[in-house]
Amino acid sequence: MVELRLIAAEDEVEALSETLMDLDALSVSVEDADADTEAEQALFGEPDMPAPKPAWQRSVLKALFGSPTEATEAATRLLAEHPQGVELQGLVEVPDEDWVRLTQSQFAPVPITDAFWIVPTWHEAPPAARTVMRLDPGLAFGTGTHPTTRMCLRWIATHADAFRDQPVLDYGCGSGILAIAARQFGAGETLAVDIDPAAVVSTTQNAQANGVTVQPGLPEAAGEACGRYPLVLANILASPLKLLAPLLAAHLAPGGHLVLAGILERQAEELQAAYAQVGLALAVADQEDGWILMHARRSTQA
Ligand SMILES: C[S@@+](CC[C@H](N)C(=O)[O-])C[C@H]1O[C@@H](n2cnc3c(N)ncnc32)[C@H](O)[C@@H]1O
Repeated sequence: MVELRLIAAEDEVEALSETLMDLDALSVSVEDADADTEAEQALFGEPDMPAPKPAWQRSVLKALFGSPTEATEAATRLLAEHPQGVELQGLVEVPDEDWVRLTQSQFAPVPITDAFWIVPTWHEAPPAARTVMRLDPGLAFGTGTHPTTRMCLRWIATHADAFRDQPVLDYGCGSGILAIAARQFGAGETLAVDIDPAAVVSTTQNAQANGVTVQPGLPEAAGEACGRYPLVLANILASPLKLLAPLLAAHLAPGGHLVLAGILERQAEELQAAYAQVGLALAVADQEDGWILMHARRSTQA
């Protein structure tokens, strides 16, 4: 197979992707041409913020074709149809591989503690694993390979007394990995919400695959925030976590635990300032690879 690489301006990307698919590309992916440079841009959408842009200012389009002839023909026609805003970067040969095997080989069992492991379905669980979550990579974030997820899982596995038989809220559930772990470690009714409908589907499937019950839904499913949850987990990113401070704090039961991740070490103080305004004293509870886990406990008087 051959990959055709093009650089395109932001407003050309959608039309070019469609043309490439019309020209029999097997797949088209879009990446930031300025990734890992000063000009790198983040694209994400959050409530009360402008909608995310569909592409980067300078995007790299990578289109996969079955043969060099197909890729060359596609490049020629594409440049004829879109003479402006496109630059040909080149053709790259992609060696034939067993893609399923290659992808699977990148996901090995992940130890969270000595006894708690996240294990893809194509692997045997290690003998030391007493609690096993079966999880395969899918459309939603959360396979246990990211430090932010691992730190949350570690907190869950080592603080089961804080939430045993109690309701838990997983805000920004992705694959549902934290909600499923909370259930495996004894949580009561567990609600898992996400703004991404694909995450809701993924959480439903993953919970079923692990034989636990989780209530997945969009954030509205969490209803009015009325101090119901002894444990609220949110692994998102610093900016949305700051915006969500009043909401997450209001979901916490008196004496409840708030566990936040998706925060870089240098962002600790801004998070502390945002949560101090809603009466919570966040402290760093864990750290891994430049990421931190922050924890606060709501006063029992509230
Ligand atoms: C980093 S992933 C974490 C997934 C999983 N909880 C984990 O720990 O691996 C963050 C998730 O939060 C969701 N998200 C982002 N902003 C959100 C918001 N304002 N409300 C609810 N979910 C949000 C994203 O769609 C994404 O699935």
